[in-house]
Amino acid sequence: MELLKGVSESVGLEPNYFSKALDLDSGLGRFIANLYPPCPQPELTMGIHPHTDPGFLTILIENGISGLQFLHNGKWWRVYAPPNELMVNIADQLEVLTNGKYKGAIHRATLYGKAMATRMSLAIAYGPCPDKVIRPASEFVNESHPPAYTALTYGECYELHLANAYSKITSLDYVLIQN
Ligand SMILES: O=C(O)CCC(=O)C(=O)O
Ligand SMILES: [Fe+2]
Repeated sequence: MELLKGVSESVGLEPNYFSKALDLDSGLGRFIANLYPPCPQPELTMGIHPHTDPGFLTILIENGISGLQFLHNGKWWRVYAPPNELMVNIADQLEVLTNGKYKGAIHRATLYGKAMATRMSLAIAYGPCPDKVIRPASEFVNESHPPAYTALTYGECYELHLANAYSKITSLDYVLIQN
């Protein structure tokens, strides 16, 4: 995947580093369709609660009605994507593999974009094979950066994500090592 080559290079690694580390030849992509029906009081409604995505990258497109927000420095920032543009989110397994150098983006979907309009978004969550054990890669671990996450299979991480969909922001809360 070309995007992932750029991510590898951005941290000084060879372009295919992440594809190899994640065994992407047997990777799993999940397709997610979100439908947010018209709502008379959008300011009182949450489309999707705050969360991070499972996988390593998510690619998202919406139907021209905004609603996506990202948490940055304690504030929610609204995303205005031009029509037909793809948005790319960093997701959990890239955070674990880079030992926290890249952070899974905390985001939520609101219905503020346009009152009484139907919002739709389509996402593909790219992840490794469910059996693949993901742990901080040795390139990101040293004395001053000990492993910050325990090893889990991607399947286990995905189950945690689903099981805690409405109570925890991120399934990484379970694998984060409190140093
Ligand atoms: O609808 C959106 O903009 C966000 C959807 C989302 O975060 C997800 O499907 O994981
Ligand atoms: Fe998401």
